[in-house]
Amino acid sequence: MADLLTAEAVRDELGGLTGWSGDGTGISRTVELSSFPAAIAVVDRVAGTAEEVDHHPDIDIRWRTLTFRCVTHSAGGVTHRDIDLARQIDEIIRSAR
Ligand SMILES: C[C@H](O)[C@H](O)[C@H]1CNC2=NC(N)=NC(=O)C2=N1
Repeated sequence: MADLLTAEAVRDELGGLTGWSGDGTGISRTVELSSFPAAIAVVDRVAGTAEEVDHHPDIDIRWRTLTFRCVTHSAGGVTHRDIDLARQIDEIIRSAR
């Protein structure tokens, strides 16, 4: 199982991401896309990535606003797998805009 990051380590890692906040219990990013279909297309791409890496974000969909939350449920907190997934979500969002 992946090692839990301390709250301080999470804070350091957030500096390398775009628009994420959080602490040792989870990290999240809210983003508004141009339309509902555009938002769902992002969700679909994130779903593909999540399956590939076998690590899955919690996703909240409100019209065209998405909130992604990454936490390693089996570890009970944030691990490098969450940071890596957040980075991939950032890349998907960047290429969708
Ligand atoms: C068997 C499989 O690896 C586990 O169920 C995975 C799947 N995706 C997961 N995703 C997240 N975010 N946390 C987990 O603990 C987790 N566990």
